[in-house]
Amino acid sequence: MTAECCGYPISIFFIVVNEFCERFSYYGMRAVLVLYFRYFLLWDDDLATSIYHAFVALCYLTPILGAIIADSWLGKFKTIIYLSIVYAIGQVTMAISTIHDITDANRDGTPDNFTFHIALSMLGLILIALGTGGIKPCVAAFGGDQFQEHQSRQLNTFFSVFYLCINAGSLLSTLITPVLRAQECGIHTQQQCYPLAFGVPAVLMVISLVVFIAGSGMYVKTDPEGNIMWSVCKCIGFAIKNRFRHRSSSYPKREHWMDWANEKYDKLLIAQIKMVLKVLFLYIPLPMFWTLFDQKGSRWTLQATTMSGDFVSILISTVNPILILTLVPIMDRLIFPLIQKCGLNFSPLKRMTVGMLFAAMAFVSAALVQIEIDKTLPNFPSSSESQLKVVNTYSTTLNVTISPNEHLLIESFGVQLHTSKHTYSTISCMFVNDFSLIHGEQWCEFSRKFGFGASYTFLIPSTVFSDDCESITEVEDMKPNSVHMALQIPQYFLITTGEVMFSVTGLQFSYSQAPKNMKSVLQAGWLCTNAVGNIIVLIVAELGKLPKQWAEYLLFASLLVAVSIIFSIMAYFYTYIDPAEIEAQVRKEQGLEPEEMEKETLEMEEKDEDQKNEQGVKQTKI
Ligand SMILES: C[C@H](N)C(=O)N[C@@H](CC(=O)O)C(=O)O
Repeated sequence: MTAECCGYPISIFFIVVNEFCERFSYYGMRAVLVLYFRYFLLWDDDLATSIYHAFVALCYLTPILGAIIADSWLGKFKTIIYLSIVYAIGQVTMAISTIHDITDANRDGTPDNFTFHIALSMLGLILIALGTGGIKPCVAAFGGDQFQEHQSRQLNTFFSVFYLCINAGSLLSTLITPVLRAQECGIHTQQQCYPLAFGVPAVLMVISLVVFIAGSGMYVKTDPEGNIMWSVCKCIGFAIKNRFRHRSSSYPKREHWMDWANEKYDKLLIAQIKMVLKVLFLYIPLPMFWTLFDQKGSRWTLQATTMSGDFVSILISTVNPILILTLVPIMDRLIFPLIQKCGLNFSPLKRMTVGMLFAAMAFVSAALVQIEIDKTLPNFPSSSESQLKVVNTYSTTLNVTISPNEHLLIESFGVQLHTSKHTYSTISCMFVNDFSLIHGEQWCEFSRKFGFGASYTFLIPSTVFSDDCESITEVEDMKPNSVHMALQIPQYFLITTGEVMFSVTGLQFSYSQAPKNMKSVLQAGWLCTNAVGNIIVLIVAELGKLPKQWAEYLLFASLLVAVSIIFSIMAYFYTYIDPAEIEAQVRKEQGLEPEEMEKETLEMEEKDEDQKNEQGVKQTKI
């Protein structure tokens, strides 16, 4: 009997706090990762973005490893502890790799040995991916294990609270770590404080581990049931082989292709595999949702850089977790019960389909915003065009004639310039409010706000410093960004509503439809859909793009609509199951008590081993 509070097992308190700290650690580190690549390791935008997405994809692939270790070998509890240690070591390694003083022998503020920092940070990231991904399917499933059969309502609430903790951790860390990075620190020279920005997530990971261990006396710990993954693979392999052996039409068909394993494998195992395969099949279209969802961090962020609104940018990076924190309770307490009251069956798979449609609408909204932005952007020459800028320093208007076959974008400034012996220089700067031109004792000062995204040319006559500053002509080559970032809020709202419907439900669905001994495996399968989604983003980013960004957004939206239609058809044919009930039924059919069942499985395994040994002996004899 587990200790309870308000109908909930007390042990889940440690699990949700652990999740909060772990997600703080993960998202905090992620919030400054691209900046570290870009401004510390001095990688270009493309390399920084690719390594970032590759890292995220790895974080969602390693859950398979964690699930195998947990379900077949160590059990969830030990797997979480061991992999959290790996994770914490990774975070510490990452934080150390950002200390520029380690290799800054000449004390100029930049590291002298980039190879050292790159190698150390890559090692850190691999350990983090192994840790975060490895524990991910185990923590949610371990939380679920704490509930008993009569607590199914509380179990659903647990998954929502779990998701809230994820987002509270993500929100706080996304706000805090960039601020920590902006501090200055260092031994020899003061630089942006990456060690602090990565160090705090490392500390949070250690706290997460300590909290988890603190609850160890209260957890329900289910033992791993032998090498389940290996048994599953062998059973599937046997079914395929046996089916192939009996492919002739003279053999009667079986209800399910897995039934071809009946000759050798236990009925219960076959029934469990059927349940898992049914769900995994349903997962096939799901990566498309994540393909759109994960572009929040790349394409949408880039879209924001072409928009105006200084402080909104901070809000935009946190809008997703803020909306999650508000939408999850609203959906759980208001919308879903209301729909139920109206007599509508809003089943989990229907919710997920609607979630996908919301994500598609978010991309339509992004496309509309992009069209607005494009109207304000200057015309750049395409690969088949050239751009000619004519600065007319003559006092009267000049006519320019172009051969009609040539595609030239013409910009001319009717300005006067006294000398032709001038030097051009381009300066790109952020937050320019004051700008002075100084020559000896004389200077001309321009004190005003220059808009983001704008480009200006200052035409300076040779007489300016002996004459007056008025004769300097300012030309605005490119207008400042004028479409406000607040226009992105609808797309964030839509995608987050989609996330609540899709992701929170998917998490619950994966847990509820999995047999007891394969819960982590199915959680890992669920997380894998995210990894594949990220890989698709990587491929799409690497392969050519459509000439217009808005068209790309619409393409993604249409693809997701198509995928959601396919998913809804698949979902229509899916029958929800209670794995425990099916298992009990199979046991009953076999006339076995649970203990006997286990004994039989063991005997089966032993027989298998004996057969193998016998074959080995035969082969040696031959
Ligand atoms: C911060 C995101 N809104 C979020 O909730 N993410 C979840 C789901 C996921 O991306 O895997 C998480 O970090 O577990």
